[in-house]
Amino acid sequence: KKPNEPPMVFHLFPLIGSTITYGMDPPTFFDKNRKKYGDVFTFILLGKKTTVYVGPKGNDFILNGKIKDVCAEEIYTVLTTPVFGKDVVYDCPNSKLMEQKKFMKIALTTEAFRSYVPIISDEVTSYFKRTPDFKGQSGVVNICPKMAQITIFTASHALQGKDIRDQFDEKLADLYHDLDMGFSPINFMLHWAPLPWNNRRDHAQRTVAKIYMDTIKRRRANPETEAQDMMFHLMNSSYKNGVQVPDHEISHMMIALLMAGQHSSSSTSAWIMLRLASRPDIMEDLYQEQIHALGKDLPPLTYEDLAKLPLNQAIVKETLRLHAPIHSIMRAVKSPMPVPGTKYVIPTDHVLLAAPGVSATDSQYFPEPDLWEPHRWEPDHPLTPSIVRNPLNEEDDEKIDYGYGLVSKGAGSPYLPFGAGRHRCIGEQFANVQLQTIVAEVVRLFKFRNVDGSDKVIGTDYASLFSRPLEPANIYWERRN
Ligand code: HEM
Ligand SMILES: N#Cc1ccc(COc2ccc(/C=C/c3ccc(C(F)(F)[C@](O)(Cn4cnnn4)c4ccc(F)cc4F)nc3)cc2)cc1
Repeated sequence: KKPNEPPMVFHLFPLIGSTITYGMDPPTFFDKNRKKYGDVFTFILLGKKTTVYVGPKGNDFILNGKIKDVCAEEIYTVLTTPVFGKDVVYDCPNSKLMEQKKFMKIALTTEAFRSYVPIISDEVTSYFKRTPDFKGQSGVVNICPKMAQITIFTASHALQGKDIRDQFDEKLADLYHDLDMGFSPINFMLHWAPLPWNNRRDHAQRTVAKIYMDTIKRRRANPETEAQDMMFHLMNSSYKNGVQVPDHEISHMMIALLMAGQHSSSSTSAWIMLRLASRPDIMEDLYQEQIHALGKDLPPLTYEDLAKLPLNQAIVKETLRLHAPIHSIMRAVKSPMPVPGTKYVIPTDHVLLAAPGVSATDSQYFPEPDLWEPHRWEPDHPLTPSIVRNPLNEEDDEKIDYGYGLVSKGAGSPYLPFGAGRHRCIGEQFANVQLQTIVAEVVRLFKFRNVDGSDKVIGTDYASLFSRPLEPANIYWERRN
């Protein structure tokens, strides 16, 4: 250990280090060690020295790190490239990823969202009509698989187009499942291993990529049938050097977007339903909010309606504050990094780990942080002191353009579920349209409560790549007449 390295978390075994204690429950691991060592400390994750830097300063240090100092693709590519396919996202220079994010954003416009809301509404209402688990007046259901189904149908139809969505009813669903099996943190270590699930992943990747390639060829053959969806925009994009985006890169970006959208939204929507079941009063407030804002005959939802439903919007915000799907953001250190205000210099054999969820559950920024209280986002609510308001409204803080439009640096913000800086999420607006529409439709159809009538919520499963509810997570539903 060099003299100015951060303190090392005590561990017995060199390779395993603190992997298990961290991997089982990252938030507890972060809080315990923050109390003992402060905001900057190092632990051993699968043999790698991993330096955690929590709090708004840590979020800024890592997420706004300079490209000469920090590298995302070095860490993520082993996990994502076998699933997405070559030459996209983390299997190319960062400058190319920035251009790919610009192309992806072109399809995520307000006009596109206007067309997505009725698509998502129809997918939700028809799903609840046809699924056997919601027959009759009331019942008990394990909500997670239901939300995974709803999100794959809504995300594939809106983001990928009707021709892709309709293939999800049979073969694509199983292929997607095999792809998904490759998307697990064990593959940070064993991505190369010829394990059965890695072979199925590789077969699924080739098969799904071919389905997209065939769709691209078919659309190129008869252009008039084109929707203005993601695939259309990627087919009409060219890199700065004049090269048109090759078909295999289009199909690999489509897989990447499908995986991103699916995992984040299915986890978040499952948490939303579980939290609503723990607070039937909030579900009633949401119903009343729609009546007052849209009229008691509740006309079909439009994109503009979503902005008239602040509590509906706050449901997503508050759920992401407590249940961010990505609990650990990682970067390789490429040149020694002095930590401002300390004597620490992070060496190049370390990996940096940002955990924005730590400041989002810090009572210094959010009083009663573990309470799921969507009303806290209303102005002048007792639980939201003034200091939190300022760093939270992103209009104020500094913005910077990495090649795919202005993004907030988020420096100093205690709430960053979509990250910040160069690698910031481009799916935030789509995710909000998708999740807010799903919530607004569910509120019209059902009333939820916990099976035991309590306000408790189930624990978190951190073993997969995206934190999600432990299963089975049953809730009691009844039809709202
Ligand atoms: C609730 C939903 C979502 C959450 C919480 C979320 C969260 C995040 C976070 C934390 C990052 C930064 C990762 C890093 O810095 O290493 C990120 C990046 C990204 N997300 Fe999302 N995301 C969500 C939905 C989506 C959707 C729907 C899409 C696509 C339509 C998407 C596409 C991306 C892309 C392309 C990146 C950029 C990765 C990079 O530049 O390295 N995300 N997201
Ligand atoms: N033993 C053991 C043991 C050891 C450790 C652990 C737990 O350790 C860890 C450590 C780190 C992580 C990181 C999560 C992580 C990072 C990147 C990505 C991603 F790249 F994939 C994504 O950002 C995803 N994304 C973005 N927006 N929506 N989705 C993305 C980007 C662009 C794109 F186009 C498509 C994408 F989908 N996904 C997830 C998770 C768990 C458990 C057990």
